[in-house]
Amino acid sequence: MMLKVEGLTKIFGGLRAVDNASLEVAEGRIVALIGPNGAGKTTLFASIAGFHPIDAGRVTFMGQDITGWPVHQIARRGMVRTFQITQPFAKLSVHENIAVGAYQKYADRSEAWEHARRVGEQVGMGALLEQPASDLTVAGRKRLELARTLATGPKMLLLDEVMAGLNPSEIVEIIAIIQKIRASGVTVLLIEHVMQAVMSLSEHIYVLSYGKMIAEGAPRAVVNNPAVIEAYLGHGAAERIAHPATSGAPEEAPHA
Ligand SMILES: Nc1ncnc2c1ncn2[C@@H]1O[C@H](COP(=O)(O)OP(=O)(O)OP(=O)(O)O)[C@@H](O)[C@H]1O
Repeated sequence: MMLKVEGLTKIFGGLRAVDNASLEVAEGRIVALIGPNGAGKTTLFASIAGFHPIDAGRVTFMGQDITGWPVHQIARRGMVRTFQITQPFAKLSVHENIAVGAYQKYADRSEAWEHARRVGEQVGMGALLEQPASDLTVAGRKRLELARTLATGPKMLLLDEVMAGLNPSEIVEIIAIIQKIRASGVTVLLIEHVMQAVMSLSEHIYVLSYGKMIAEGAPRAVVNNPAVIEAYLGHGAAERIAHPATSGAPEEAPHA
């Protein structure tokens, strides 16, 4: 297993944001982590990547126990995460922003610069390299965040909602980019609300709800799992969907 998370618990004050959650990601896979808003997905990512001290559990990455390691050491070992809210260096160009990531991999400046250019092209930003990051659209910023992390030369990427705020054609493009990244040998764990992307990209899905892992499996099995439907739509939803006529569900939603 490339990544193994066992019984991870993260408590904020009295809130068990992640509660005894476990997951595994095999090398070369694209695995998705889904769940309703506030389920604890980002907290789990941050905990895996060393951004929070955790309250219980163990994280093993490429055979090594990395629990409690600081962020930079985990990144150097090859696992990096993206952030939902991206904050590029606005005055720097796209190329310079990507190079910030590349300097972590290459000590030599010109090698880092060249690597940053290649990564920019890999994420479809070849024509935007000289632009200041402040000029980018939401989609451009998402790509830049992806490029910045990719430039560190990771073996595993944790992608946190890289499709949020994108239009349908931008989503199709970024799906293709993520597939190319995987084909280049990078293992991917992604948090995503865009189900079209989850279904077309991932081979395995984990579902988090109120901090607990409530389901896992192949995409189609997971989205048809009654526990998952209830987590998203509320208690009794699976029954209402399966038997709309007999379970007392209104034929039509009342008009507001
Ligand atoms: N630094 C923090 N301090 C206190 N509580 C936090 C902190 N970060 C997250 N939480 C709480 O932990 C819970 C899980 O939040 P988290 O952001 O991990 O959920 P999520 O599944 O990523 O949600 P979304 O899909 O909306 O991004 C929420 O109740 C949130 O308010």
